[in-house]
Amino acid sequence: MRIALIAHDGMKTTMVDWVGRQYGELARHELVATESTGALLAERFGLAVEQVASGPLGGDQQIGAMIVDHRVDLMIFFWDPMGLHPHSPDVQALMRLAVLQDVPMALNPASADHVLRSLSTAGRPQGPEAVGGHRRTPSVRTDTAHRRTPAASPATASRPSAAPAAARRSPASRWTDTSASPSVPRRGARGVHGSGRTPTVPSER
Ligand SMILES: O=C(CO)COP(=O)(O)O
Repeated sequence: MRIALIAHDGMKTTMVDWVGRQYGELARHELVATESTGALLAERFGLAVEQVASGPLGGDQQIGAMIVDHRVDLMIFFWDPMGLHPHSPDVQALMRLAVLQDVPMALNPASADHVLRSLSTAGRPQGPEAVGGHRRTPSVRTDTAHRRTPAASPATASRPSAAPAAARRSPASRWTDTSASPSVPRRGARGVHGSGRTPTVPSER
C-alpha cells in the first residue's frame, strides 16, 4: 500500500510524534510525502520516503495527480487549521481529488490512528456489505430510503452512475496488506486518542 504523508509546518511536530507512534506499521508500506515532510521523516526515522515537491511549490498537486493515477491508497494530511497558506487552492484541490477518488484521508492523528488500525481488517468486509463491497461513492446512492424530498434532482439523476475510483478498482485492492500487526498502543494520558496536540502558533504555510 502506498501512503501519502503531508504536514503543514504548524503540524510537523504532530506528524513526527504520530509517525513515531506508528513507525512499526508505516515501515511496512510505501511512503510518499511532500518534500519538507518527507525529508523530516527520513531524517528522524530513517524511513524510505519518496519525496515530491514541497507543498507550496506544487507538491500537493503532485500528490493529487498520484491520486488520480491510483498511485496513492491512503492520505494522511495533518492540515493546520490555525495557519494561513498561500497554496490553499492546491490544498483544497488535493482534498477534493481524495474525496472524488474515494481515497481514505485522515486529517488529524486521531483519525489517522483509526485508519491505520483498520488496515488489518478493512480488506475483509463482513456481513451484508461483504457482498457489494465496503466502499461506495457518496454521490451515487442507489437506495432511496434516505431521500426526504420526493424525487432526486435532475442534476443528481443525470450524473454518471459510476464512481471513477470504485469503477476501476476493487475495494479490497487498496487494503491488500491484511497481515498487519496490531498498531502500537497509544501513550499519553490526554484523552482516548492520546494525540496530545499542542496548539501551535499560526504559520505561514
Ligand atoms: O504545505 C504542505 C502541504 O500543503 C506541506 O509541504 P511540505 O511537506 O513541503 O512542508
